[in-house]
Amino acid sequence: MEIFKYLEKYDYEQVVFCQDKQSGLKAIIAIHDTTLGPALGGTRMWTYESEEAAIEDALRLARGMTYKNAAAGLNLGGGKTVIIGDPRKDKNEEMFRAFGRFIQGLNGRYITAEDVGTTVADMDLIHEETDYVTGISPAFGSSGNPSPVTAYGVYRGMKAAAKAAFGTDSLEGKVIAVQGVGNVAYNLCKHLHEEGAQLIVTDINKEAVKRAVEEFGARAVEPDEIYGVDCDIYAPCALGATINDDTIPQLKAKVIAGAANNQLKETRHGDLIHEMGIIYAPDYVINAGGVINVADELYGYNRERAMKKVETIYNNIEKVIEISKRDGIPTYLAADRMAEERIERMRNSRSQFLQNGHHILSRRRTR
Ligand SMILES: NC(=O)c1ccc[n+]([C@@H]2O[C@H](COP(=O)([O-])OP(=O)(O)OC[C@H]3O[C@@H](n4cnc5c(N)ncnc54)[C@H](O)[C@@H]3O)[C@@H](O)[C@H]2O)c1
Ligand SMILES: CC(C)C[C@H](N)C(=O)O
Repeated sequence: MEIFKYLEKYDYEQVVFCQDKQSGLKAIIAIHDTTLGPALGGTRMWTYESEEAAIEDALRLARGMTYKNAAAGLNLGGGKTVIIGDPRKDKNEEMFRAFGRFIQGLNGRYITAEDVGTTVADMDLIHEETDYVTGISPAFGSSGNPSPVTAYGVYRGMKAAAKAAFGTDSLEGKVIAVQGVGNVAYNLCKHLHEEGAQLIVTDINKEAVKRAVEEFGARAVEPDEIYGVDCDIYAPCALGATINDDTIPQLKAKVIAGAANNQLKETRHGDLIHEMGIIYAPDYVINAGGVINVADELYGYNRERAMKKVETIYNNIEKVIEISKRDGIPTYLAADRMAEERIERMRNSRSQFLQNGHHILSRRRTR
């Protein structure tokens, strides 16, 4: 991998490799863009096929956070961490504390939170070493696990997308295929079940499937069958890149709306589903509930204020679909433009020189 070529292509600011032999920590912190503010993005722990795959994931996810935070109207830039390892076997206290010290070393340029494979308990350990962590226990006056709030945002965004596709935002009687029933999707299924949707679910974790079948009367299918099932809405809620050359020809859904990050394998897949008339709710717009919620901690957490902001996801999805229709462009592109325009507006409005206490001029001696 030609790392600097990649960094230049999407204009990344910084990549930090963190290694701690004693605890086994191998982490990559990617900071994409801090124009809007410090980079906030979660920490993913996953067993990657190679170090290159881990770096690529960190970079793609960090860039996604820049767009997510910008589109959500947050004054935050984008970053993300991946820790290489199996979250079921390789975690230990020293690992997260060592990681916390690496974050502290960045002096606020990067703030972390949960992602796939990490929990509130892990964030609490990080918090032993640094303040630059969110999603810690409510006992600290914090917002706790972001997943239920992410799920609520996805539910609201899905309703907005359904309105554009079916003329009503009611999900009663709609058949919804949910891929992955982990932290976010379990809570999403709860909302959908309560509204009277019919659920088809899959997961590589059989226990997670069993819970959804028992609690929500969902029909279970094998992981590779989910794309082709007869349904109104496909909700990708596992890992990324599931909208690709193999899966698109199988899709019967009229709407794609789910929690997973980086759902499109390549942008051309966004063009393809647009041409097929599928309404795609861009991933980073619909799944911003969690980051909106944890970001509120930076002001002193207030759940009511956070949830009010999460409600804007419905309007943001409507806005993206409107721009897509008006300009005849795919929704992913409409969302990218919305996010990029905000970053550019802020970049321009902050272009004046502001001296800080450590500027070189402040060290000059006057005679
Ligand atoms: N947790 C949040 O608040 C949040 C916020 C925004 C985005 N996301 C994104 O949403 C997605 C889900 O996050 P989560 O926190 O629920 O993670 P999770 O690990 O709790 O759930 C993911 C589930 O997907 C399953 N899975 C993995 N590969 C699969 C496959 N090939 N087929 C079927 N199932 C598979 C896993 O077994 C797991 O149950 C991730 O892409 C994450 O980055 C999460
Ligand atoms: C900050 C976190 C809540 C990040 C979350 N995992 C996301 O992808 O948005």
